[in-house]
Amino acid sequence: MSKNEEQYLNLAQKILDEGHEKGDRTGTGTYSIFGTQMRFNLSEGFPLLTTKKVFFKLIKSELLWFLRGDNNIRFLLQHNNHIWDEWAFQQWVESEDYDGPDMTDFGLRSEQDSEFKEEYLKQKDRFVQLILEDDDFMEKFGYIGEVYGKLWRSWASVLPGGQETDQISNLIEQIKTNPNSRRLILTAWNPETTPQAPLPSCHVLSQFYVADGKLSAQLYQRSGDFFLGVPFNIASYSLLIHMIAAQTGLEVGDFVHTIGDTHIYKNHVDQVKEQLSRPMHKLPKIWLNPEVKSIFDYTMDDIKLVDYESEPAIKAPVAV
Ligand SMILES: Nc1nc(=O)c2c([nH]1)NC[C@@H]1CN(c3ccc(C(=O)N[C@@H](CCC(=O)O)C(=O)O)cc3)CN21
Ligand SMILES: O=c1ccn([C@H]2C[C@H](O)[C@@H](COP(=O)(O)O)O2)c(=O)[nH]1
Repeated sequence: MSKNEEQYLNLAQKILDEGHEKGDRTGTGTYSIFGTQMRFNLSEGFPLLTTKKVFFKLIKSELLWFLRGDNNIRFLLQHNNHIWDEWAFQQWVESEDYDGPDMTDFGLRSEQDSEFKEEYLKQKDRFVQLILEDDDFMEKFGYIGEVYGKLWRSWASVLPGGQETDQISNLIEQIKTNPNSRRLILTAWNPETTPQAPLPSCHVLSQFYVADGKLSAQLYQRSGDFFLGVPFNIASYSLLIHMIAAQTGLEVGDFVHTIGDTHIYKNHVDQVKEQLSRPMHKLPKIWLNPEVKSIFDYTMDDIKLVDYESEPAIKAPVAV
């Protein structure tokens, strides 16, 4: 039995039992509670859910993408990762360059109308091919704005003649030289630019902490899609802690996950109930190639999930 996963399942049950019925930007509708917290002890195992299969490859390529400072989806597509497609696609279909059938509200409409869904998938395939093969198109429509990667690695200066800030390099340097610091902060919210992104950052701020030779981190996530996004966010930050710990000679401590609007979309309720009825398995482990000498040099093959046993995947539509 895993205390780590139990916390996730208990919180899912609590949202179903006590959640406010709340409308949301996507028009889907949610059950939501505000201000939740889970704490994952990473020495107990790697907190990838086992009550449904979670595709670790997608988490790995997304984190490598953030660490590259990349905010263009081409890298994700090259790794067969489609979790950000909709938000880049939206910019194209709303632009003057788009010449296909009307795609207004494609997220909701493709759930309700199978004929439309077919057309939508055709346009999205066309979009993906253009991003992969056409450099000009990729430059115009592949970016998802001033979020995550861009802000982590190259925060633009507001000072005249100032330089960009690489928060990740600074963070690692501070953890090595000043581990007692209470200023080990990584932020992904620039109030000037982030609100204009197609999807403003959800994991907004994290703080790192070193004690007894162990590295912990706490994330503040402003908005959490409990069934689809949150399992990815838990695994992504836990992996980041493992990678930074490996680069700074520390063991792993806790991942503390604090979420503001913690919601289950109405069209995920059956899936959550199915998940809650399933047994848990033993948590997997993470292997990182010890030869890698910089956090920026990890490749997909340098990070491996070991002994992952899970129940089958559960499909659910993503709210756009
Ligand atoms: N509504 C919503 N929820 C999110 O979790 C979310 C967004 N939007 N927008 C941006 C990113 C993208 N993220 C996503 C998007 C989709 C999946 C998803 O559909 N996961 C499936 C597997 C998908 C696949 O195999 O391609 C899953 O079963 O986990 C997960 C995270 C997290 N974020
Ligand atoms: O890493 C992520 C990114 C996004 N989400 C979810 C949370 C919400 O359901 C949507 C974002 O919609 P907003 O209206 O901007 O809050 O995406 C997530 O859980 N994790």
